[in-house]
Amino acid sequence: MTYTLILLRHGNSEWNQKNLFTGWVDVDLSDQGRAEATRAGELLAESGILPDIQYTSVLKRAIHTADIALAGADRDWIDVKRSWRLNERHYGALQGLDKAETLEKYGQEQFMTWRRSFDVPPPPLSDDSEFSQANDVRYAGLGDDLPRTESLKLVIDRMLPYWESDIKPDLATGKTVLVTAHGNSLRALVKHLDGISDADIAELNIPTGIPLVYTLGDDFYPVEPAVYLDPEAAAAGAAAVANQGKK
Ligand SMILES: O=C(O)[C@@H](CO)OP(=O)(O)O
Repeated sequence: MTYTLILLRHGNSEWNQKNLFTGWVDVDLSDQGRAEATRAGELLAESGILPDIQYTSVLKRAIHTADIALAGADRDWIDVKRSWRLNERHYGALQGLDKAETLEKYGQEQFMTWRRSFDVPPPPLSDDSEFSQANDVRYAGLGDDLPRTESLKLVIDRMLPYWESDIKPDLATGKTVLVTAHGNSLRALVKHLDGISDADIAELNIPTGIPLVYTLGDDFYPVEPAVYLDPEAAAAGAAAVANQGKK
C-alpha cells in the first residue's frame, strides 16, 4: 500500500515581493501569488492527483493559496484542517526587516546563519513590536507555546507532533492529503521525510506555488523521490529563494 502526500508552498506574498522577513506576520498573497496558486490548481487538475483533504497553517497566504488551488482543481468542497503548527518559522526580531538591508548590515555569514542554520534562532521579537503575535486572538490558547523566535529545529519540534497526530492518520485511511504551508515549515517536513542531515538542509529551498508530490510507503517515508508537478519552474523558483537578499 502506498499513500499520496502533496506539499504546496503558498504563492508569492506581498512581503516576498517587498523582500521582507515575514514569519508569523499575516500578510496576503500578491497578484503574482494568486496567479501561482491558480497555476497550482491547474497542475493538480492536469496530473489527476486530487486531494481528499486539505491542511493549512492559520496564515492567510497559505489559506488563500489553498482556496484558489482547490477551486482550480474543482475540489473546493474537501474537508480542511488548520493548525498554527504548520505556520511559517517565527522569524523573531527579523520579522518586518528588509532582507537586503539585513544582509548589508550584518554580513553574509550572520544573514545565512539566521536564514538557514539548523538550530540558531534570530533574536526574539519583543511583545510590544508592531510585528508581534503576542496579542493575536488566534493564538490565545497557546500560552507558553507561543514562540517569540524559532530555528528550523524548533519548527520541527512543533510541527512533527501534528504530522503524527493528524496528517499521518488521514494518510493511513487512504486519503490523498494536500498540505499548503510555508517555505520553512515545509522544509521541516521535507527534512523529516527525506532524512536530510542538519547540515544539508541549509541548501534546500522550496519554490512558491508548485505542488510537490510524495508517494509514501507503509512506514510513511517516501518509496521514491518526490516530484514537482512543474520541475523546470520549481528549479527556477528554488534558486530565486536561495538568492533572496542579494540585490
Ligand atoms: O520571510 C520568511 O518568512 C521566509 C519565507 O518567505 O523567508 P526565508 O526564505 O528567508 O526563510
